[in-house]
Amino acid sequence: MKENVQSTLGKFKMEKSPYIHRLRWHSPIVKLTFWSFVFLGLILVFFFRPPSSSSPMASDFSRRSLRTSSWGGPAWEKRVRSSAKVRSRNGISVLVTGAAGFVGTHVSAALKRRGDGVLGLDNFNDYYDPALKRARQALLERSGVYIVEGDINDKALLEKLFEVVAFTHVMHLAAQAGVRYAMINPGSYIHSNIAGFISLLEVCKSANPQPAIVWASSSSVYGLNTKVPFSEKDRTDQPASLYAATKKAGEEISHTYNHIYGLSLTGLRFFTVYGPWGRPDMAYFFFTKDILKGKSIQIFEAANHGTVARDFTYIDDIVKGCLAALDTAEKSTGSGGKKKGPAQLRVFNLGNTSPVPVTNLVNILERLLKVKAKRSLMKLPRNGDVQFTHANISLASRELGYKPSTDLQSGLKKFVKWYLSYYGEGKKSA
Ligand SMILES: O=C(O)[C@H]1O[C@H](OP(=O)(O)OP(=O)(O)OC[C@H]2O[C@@H](n3ccc(=O)[nH]c3=O)[C@H](O)[C@@H]2O)[C@H](O)[C@@H](O)[C@@H]1O
Repeated sequence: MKENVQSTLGKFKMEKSPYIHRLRWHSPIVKLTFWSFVFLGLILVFFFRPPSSSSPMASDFSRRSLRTSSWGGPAWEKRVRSSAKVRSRNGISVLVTGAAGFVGTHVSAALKRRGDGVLGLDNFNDYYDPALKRARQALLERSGVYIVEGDINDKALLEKLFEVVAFTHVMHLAAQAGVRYAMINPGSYIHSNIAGFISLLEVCKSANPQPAIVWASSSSVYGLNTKVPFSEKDRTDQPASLYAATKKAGEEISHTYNHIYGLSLTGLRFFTVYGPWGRPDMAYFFFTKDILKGKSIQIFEAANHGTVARDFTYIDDIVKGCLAALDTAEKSTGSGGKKKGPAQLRVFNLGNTSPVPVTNLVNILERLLKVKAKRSLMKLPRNGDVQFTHANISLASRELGYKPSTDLQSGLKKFVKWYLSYYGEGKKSA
C-alpha cells in the first residue's frame, strides 16, 4: 500500500515524460480536483438552469419547490394556534393537508362550522388555476381557517406544526390528482402521493401524541377489476394508471406505518367527486366551460360503442363520509416513534352506488345550461381511464353511517349555479 503511494508520487514528479498527461490523470489529487469541478458544474447547472416548459419533470420541480421562508415566528405561531383551537365540547383538532383543494376546502369549512380546530396546509401548485385555490383560501379565511403555505415534503415545517399544536387528527387530502395527467407528469405523482405521504407519516409517527390519520385514496385502485359493484374485499392489484398505482401504494404504506408504529389509519376511496368549487381538470367542469363557449367536447366510449360510466358522488356526501371517518377513528397507539399495541387500519368506499353514463352527464348539463353541446365521440384512450366505476358502500354505511343523498341531477344543479356565479360576471376565466 505504502509502495503504491510512493510510486504514484514518484510518477507525479516526472514532468518531462511523454506520458505526462496520462500519469497526471492517474494521480488521486488530479482526479479529485477534476471530479470536484464536474460535480460543482452539475450543481450549478441544476440550480441555475432556466425553467423549461417543454419538460414536465422540470416544470414539476420548479412548481413544487419547497417554500420554507414564509413560516415561523411568534405572530405565525399565534395564527396557527388560533386556527387550530377547538371551540366546542369534545371537538377535535385537525390538520387538513390540501386545504385549498376541492375536497379540502369543503371538509375544512364543515369541521370549523361544528367547532373543531382546523389548520390547513397547501402548496398552491399550478396543476390547475391557482386563482381558484386562492379564492377557496379566502373563503376559509373568512370562517377562521388559516392555510399555511407549504409542501408536505417539508418535514421541518410539519414538525414545527406538531410542535405548536398537538393535533388529534390529520385529514390528509394533499395529492396529485387526475388520472390522465399521470402520463404527462409522472414525477408529480411520486412527489406528492408517495414521498409526500411518507414525509407526513414520518412526522405523525414521531409526534407525541400521535394523531389518527384519515386520507384520500381513490376508486381508481379497482383498476381493471370487472366485478361490480366494487367492494373493499375485491382485488386492487391491477391499476390502470400511475395515479391509481400511487394511491394503491398509499394503502400499502398505510399498512406498514400502522403495523410498525401503531398509527391509526383510514383510507377513503372517493368515487369521482363533483360539486361547487370543484376541480377544473375534471370532465363535468371542463364540459360546462366548453359547452358554454360553444366548443366541442369529446365523449369517450368503450369498444363496440360500450358505455363509459362513473359513480359520480356529490361533495356534501363525501364531506359527511370524511367527518364520520374522523369521528370513528380510534386513537393511534404509539408514541415517539414506538408502537404500544395494535391500532386501527381501515379502508372504505365513498361512492354514490349509482353509476351514470358520461352521455347522461352531458344531457343533464345541456338542460341546466340551456345550451346544446357539440359532441364528438372518441374511443376511450388508453391513458389510465377505466370503463366504469360502481361503489358497494355497505361497509361505510355500517361503520360510518354513510348514506349518500344527492343524485347527479340535483348535484349538478348546485354546481352549475355556483359556476355561473363564480365565472359568470366575466371577470374570471375558467
Ligand atoms: O374516482 C376517482 O377516484 C377519481 O375520479 C376522477 O377521475 P375520473 O373518474 O376519471 O373523472 P373525470 O376525469 O372527470 O372523468 C369522468 C368521466 O368522463 C370521461 N371523459 C373524460 C374526459 C373527456 O374529455 N371525455 C370523457 O368522456 C372519463 O372517461 C370518465 O368516464 C378524478 O379526476 C380522480 O382524481 C379521482 O381519483
